[in-house]
Amino acid sequence: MAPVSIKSVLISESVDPCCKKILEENGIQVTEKLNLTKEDLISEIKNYEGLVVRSSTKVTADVINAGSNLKLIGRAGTGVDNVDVEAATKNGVIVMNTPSGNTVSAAELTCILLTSLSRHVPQATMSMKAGKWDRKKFMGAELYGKTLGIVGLGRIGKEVASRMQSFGMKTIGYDPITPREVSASWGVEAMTLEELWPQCDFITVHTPLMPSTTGLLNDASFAKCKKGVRVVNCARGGIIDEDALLRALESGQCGGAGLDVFVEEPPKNRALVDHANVISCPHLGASTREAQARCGQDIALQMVDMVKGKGLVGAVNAQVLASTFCPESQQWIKLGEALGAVLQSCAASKPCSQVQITTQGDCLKNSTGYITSAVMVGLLAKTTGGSANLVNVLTIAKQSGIKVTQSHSQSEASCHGVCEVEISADGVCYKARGSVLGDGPVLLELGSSVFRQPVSLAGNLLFLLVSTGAQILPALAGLLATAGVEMESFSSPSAGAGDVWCCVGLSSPIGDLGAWKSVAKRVSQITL
Ligand SMILES: NC(=O)C1=CN([C@@H]2O[C@H](COP(=O)(O)OP(=O)(O)OC[C@H]3O[C@@H](n4cnc5c(N)ncnc54)[C@H](O)[C@@H]3O)[C@@H](O)[C@H]2O)C=CC1
Ligand SMILES: O=C(O)C(=O)COP(=O)(O)O
Repeated sequence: MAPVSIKSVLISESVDPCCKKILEENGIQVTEKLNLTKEDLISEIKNYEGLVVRSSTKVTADVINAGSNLKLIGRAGTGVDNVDVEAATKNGVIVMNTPSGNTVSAAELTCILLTSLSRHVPQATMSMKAGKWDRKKFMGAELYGKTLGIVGLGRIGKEVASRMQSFGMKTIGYDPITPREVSASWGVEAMTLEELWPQCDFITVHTPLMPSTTGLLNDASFAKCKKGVRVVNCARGGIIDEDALLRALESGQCGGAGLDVFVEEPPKNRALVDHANVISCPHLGASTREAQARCGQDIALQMVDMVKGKGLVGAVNAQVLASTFCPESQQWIKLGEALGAVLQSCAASKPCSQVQITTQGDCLKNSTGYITSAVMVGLLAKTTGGSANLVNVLTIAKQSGIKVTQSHSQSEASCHGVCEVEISADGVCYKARGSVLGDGPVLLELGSSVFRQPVSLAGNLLFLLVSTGAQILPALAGLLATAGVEMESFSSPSAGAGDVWCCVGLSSPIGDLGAWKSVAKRVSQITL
């Protein structure tokens, strides 16, 4: 099963040609249009189901909202700060990156900036080209024995550490997530930022750009550093506050900076680039043949694997969707969607305010999350006109003020597992309980009606709420004959008191349910 199909892709930046080749070899139509303006992209994007970008294309909410057919944004690289991931999620669009393809290249450029800063190589080169022979001006300092502070101990931070250790540098670092034992195993002593700032001769940042990392190195942190500290930013413009850096360079608090990235690219404000102690590159961290080949190939293969239903790798906003690629979970997702649809129809599409999903059984102990999303897709399918999917459904539920709670109970020892859903719509509670048996999902209970035999949740199903003991089959047969629809199955609950739900499997949906009100207190139908 391929949960997401992509037939047409727009590549809006210079991505390695292997990307286009792989996509085309797998039946995906590819169009390359580089240097589109924002307006051009907004008018073009509706023609494509996939978009492949690097860091220059700003995939804003405007672009995503205009992408009425857009299903996936592929980032041939690491940082996704040029993509409005929140807007993509809201629109059910998958955002995918290739986070390891350019790690080594970015780490190498960082080390090149660090070493160049220590010996003024770019400035000396410029001076030689100007015909000079100035040996005194470019007096450097050894890296050996100096301390390098690495802020962000992820993939690139780790590679920078091991390379700079070979110069004899002491490596210290800070990362709120990487455990200190892990970074210690690569020779990096983890500590707080307060402890780190005053110890460093050099600082390099390797975090994503997020609100919590914007201006991580600012006036206050520069003030805590050793005078003359040198800094490198090969991550994202703004992690080192640009105005604070300029002030620190001018005062001598910062002895030099190596910058590959800028808040605005290309930077209109040239003050940093023009500063004598700044060496800079036009965002070249990933610009190697090797990194581009890896990223181009990775994004294409990840997309092809997704389309072929083999797996979902690299998605930054669609963890739930990844579960749909595992054959065992697919039937549970179908069950969740079906239970949601059954309840939505029994509640006569009244808006629900609360949804409680409970899974039971050992085999479902790690599945409650994706089953919850699947139930919500089934519940909200009609009201959202089918736009709710596993990527956006919880966001939609939250925005609609629906309180969704989920829990798992081990009480059902059977490994078959059971999912129970209770919704509150217009002050009334509706409950359904289902499982996966044999080939597919089944309904075990609806309201307080426990079906004698599990009801297969497939095809056209008619639900009737009738009084216990009511003989409805003759009337049912008459109404079906009038509607020209055949009865394929009939399920009624084992003995109960009060009203009970019956379920009728139909050869096709019934056009008008008006006449059925004479047979049942409530009637609803779904097609699964
Ligand atoms: N200049 C270039 O061409 C390139 C730049 N990059 C940039 O480098 C960044 C890092 O890449 P990777 O190492 O692959 O990512 P990663 O996800 O492996 O590592 C990032 C680390 O930053 C840490 N972090 C998050 N918030 C932090 C905070 N407040 N303080 C300290 N650490 C924090 C995370 O816990 C994580 O360990 C990317 O997000 C991207 O923006 C990546 C590739 C090329
Ligand atoms: O992968 C990243 O995060 C980068 O910054 C590389 O950007 P680029 O693909 O070279 O535009």
